[in-house]
Amino acid sequence: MQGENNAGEKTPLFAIHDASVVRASKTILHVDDFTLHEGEHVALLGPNGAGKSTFIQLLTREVFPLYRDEPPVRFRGNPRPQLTDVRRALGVVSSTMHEQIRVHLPSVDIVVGGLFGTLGLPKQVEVTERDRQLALDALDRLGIPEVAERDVMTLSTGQARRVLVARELIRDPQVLVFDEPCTGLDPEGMYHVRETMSTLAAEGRSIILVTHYPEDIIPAIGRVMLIKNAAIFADGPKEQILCDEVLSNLFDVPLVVDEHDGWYSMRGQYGA
Ligand SMILES: Nc1ncnc2c1ncn2[C@@H]1O[C@H](COP(=O)(O)OP(=O)(O)OP(=O)(O)O)[C@@H](O)[C@H]1O
Repeated sequence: MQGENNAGEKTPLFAIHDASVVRASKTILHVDDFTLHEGEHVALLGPNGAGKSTFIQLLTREVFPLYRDEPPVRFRGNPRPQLTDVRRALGVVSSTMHEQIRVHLPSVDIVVGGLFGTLGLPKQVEVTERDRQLALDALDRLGIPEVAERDVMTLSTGQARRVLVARELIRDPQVLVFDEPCTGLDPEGMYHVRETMSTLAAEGRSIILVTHYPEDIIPAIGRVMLIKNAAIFADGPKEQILCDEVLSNLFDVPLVVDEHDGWYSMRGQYGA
């Protein structure tokens, strides 16, 4: 059967084995083993500079590991996948992307741009009524149909970030990568971005979340991977990982973790 190996096991979405990324003669990330299955969710947590973005770029094939005879990163079992196949399966939303929007365009046009990999409408491409309808549907699903005709530069940060999620959704990717999606958002913006992640997870898409804060880890995400000093520090069920001792060791300061209805929060333990 397609998607299974001879032992009947499902082929993972991503499999990494013995991958090292080196920059300026320094290993900035080493991954012994990592597997993510179709539809599985994972949150990546770790201090600044630990290697989280590098890890994501290994998946998106924006950075490459040191050469090995056996390629260290496999996508759906393929050691040498076409970049277009990887990009088609993945949607990426980051907090920095929104800073790149410098055009006065209706939000719906920004979303249509997702079909062509551009931040606005590409020149020399005719946008069909179907493209436009796909964009309107995506905005509708994210609960912001009213912003379709509004200049994207006039939206709040939270609305603009959801427009960028819609821009990814228009291609119907099976995997959504959220790289620090709530950075710079007020509580309303955070609420909607976290709700959006929950909606997409419920649709059966894989969510890969990079964050500094357990508050971003929606209940649907059951697995947490910690990255510290360019390596995987811990990887497992969130109930085991999101606790005082493990996160205090991760960030090297005393921290207290609380849980309520599947949502986690973290604060410093002062005077300890
Ligand atoms: N081109 C490069 N040359 C040298 N060092 C680099 C290069 N790119 C990244 N690094 C270093 O690699 C390390 C990992 O960077 P990365 O962006 O993956 O960390 P991060 O965990 O995402 O950090 P943050 O939480 O601050 O976003 C950092 O120390 C960074 O300075």
